[in-house]
Amino acid sequence: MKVTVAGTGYVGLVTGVCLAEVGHEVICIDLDEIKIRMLNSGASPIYEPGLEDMLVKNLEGGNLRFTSSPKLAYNQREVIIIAVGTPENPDGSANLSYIDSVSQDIAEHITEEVIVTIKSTVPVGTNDRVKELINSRKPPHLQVEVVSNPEFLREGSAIKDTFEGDRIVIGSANQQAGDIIEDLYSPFKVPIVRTDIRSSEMIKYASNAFLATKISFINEIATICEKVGANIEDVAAGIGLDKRIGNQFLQAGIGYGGSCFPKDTKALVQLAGNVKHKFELLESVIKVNNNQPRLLIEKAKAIVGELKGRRVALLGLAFKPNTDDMRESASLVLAKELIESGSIVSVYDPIALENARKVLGDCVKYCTSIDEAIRGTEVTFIGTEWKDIKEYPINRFKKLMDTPRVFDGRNCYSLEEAVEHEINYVSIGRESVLQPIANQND
Ligand SMILES: NC(=O)C1=CN([C@@H]2O[C@H](COP(=O)(O)OP(=O)(O)OC[C@H]3O[C@@H](n4cnc5c(N)ncnc54)[C@H](O)[C@@H]3O)[C@@H](O)[C@H]2O)C=CC1
Ligand SMILES: O=C(O)[C@H]1O[C@H](OP(=O)(O)OP(=O)(O)OC[C@H]2O[C@@H](n3ccc(=O)[nH]c3=O)[C@H](O)[C@@H]2O)[C@H](O)[C@@H](O)[C@@H]1O
Repeated sequence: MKVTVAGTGYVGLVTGVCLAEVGHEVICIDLDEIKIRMLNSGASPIYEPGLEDMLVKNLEGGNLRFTSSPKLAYNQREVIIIAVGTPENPDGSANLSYIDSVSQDIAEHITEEVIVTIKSTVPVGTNDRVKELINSRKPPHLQVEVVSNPEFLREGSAIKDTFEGDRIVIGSANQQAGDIIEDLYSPFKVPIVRTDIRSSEMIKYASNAFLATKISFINEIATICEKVGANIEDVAAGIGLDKRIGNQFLQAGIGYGGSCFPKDTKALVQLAGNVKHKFELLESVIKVNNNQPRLLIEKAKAIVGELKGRRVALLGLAFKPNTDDMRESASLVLAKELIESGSIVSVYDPIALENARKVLGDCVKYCTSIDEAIRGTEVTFIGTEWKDIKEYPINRFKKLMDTPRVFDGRNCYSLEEAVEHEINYVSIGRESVLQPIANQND
């Protein structure tokens, strides 16, 4: 099929490349010309395992093109997929200005009957609004159908999620338009859920809100575990074996971040508010999450005292492993709190240092190894459970830090290891290992 994908962020780029991979003729459009130049040269602007190889292969194969010209992108297309951003407004609602402007571009430049499908996460009612907007501006003789098709991929495993996802949701008012979108995805061999447009839009928000709820729930249980002497890892494993609960998204830590959970939970609270429903459960989920990184800092202060003037290392900055995305990262909250408290902060991340620099500027020292980050420090915080951080030999904290005190926001080590290697180790939802530690300078 002749497909155009509008927006080359995570979702647009991965979708475009994967559709090209299965044989569709894909054009991706973005207004950002620097991104387009980069993509046309075969370089991916985002870090996503496996993406760049597939991008180069399909560019060379000729079924994938990138452009910043709406005239070229929307000419003679069968399907146009909207994947532009829907960031947060100051009041928490979804900002639909990119959706509106891309809809206008589409209406002004289409030359054929076309199906427009919205993959961006949008509040219920947006697909209907986009249809009206396009209809009011398109050439009158062309028929345009709008189909809702939310995206469920995760950063870091986006390609696998696209080819082997749990479901593809298609919400349509017109059966035939929905069938065409079903055909588009048929090479992916992923179960298809067909529904109406508004239910489809709601499935996306409800999915993210439920996953966020699971995380805040387990984080609350973790806090209670610490107080009653239980171990969250065992508790999560024990409850996760119940198939009705499931074992995923029960990893306690300093909370969820990223470009979607924080904004989508707030947008759903707003959406509920618009129909006069106070979504108290989700409001609490957000509140618990906002507090989660601060709880770790408080634990550190209770043990170490004030952090002002202390040499502190922070390991892991991305909002989760396998991405360089720093958007709403819980680690960033830790970094900012540490800077504000007057600590001398050195940071390490295997991939996200460049992005971190844009946010943290000159306020911290950027280190290219864990050794460099922790050497001579008095406190180490762990913010992201990167593989190299989890596999870092625990004995090196004792060897390289002035005082080996580790506050682990992602439970990277076992308590037994911490005891054996004589470090002070405080994690989430588990007993603190506080043993006498000698200052290495003594
Ligand atoms: N990032 C993720 O992992 C996921 C994101 N989503 C949703 O997908 C949507 C897109 O998210 P991201 O890919 O992260 O977005 P992003 O914000 O990283 O990228 C959006 C891109 O759209 C471009 N753009 C804006 N207006 C345009 C226009 N008129 N024509 C062409 N391009 C235009 C921007 O220049 C930008 O490159 C959002 O609604 C998000 O909530 C859904 C599932 C996963
Ligand atoms: O709408 C979106 O953008 C996407 O949001 C999430 O994907 P993503 O943000 O890439 O990352 P996740 O793997 O879901 O992790 C989100 C955050 O939750 C945290 N998390 C996750 C799982 C867990 O058990 N505990 C936990 O704290 C992670 O550290 C991370 O900060 C969803 O998982 C995707 O299905 C969805 O498409």
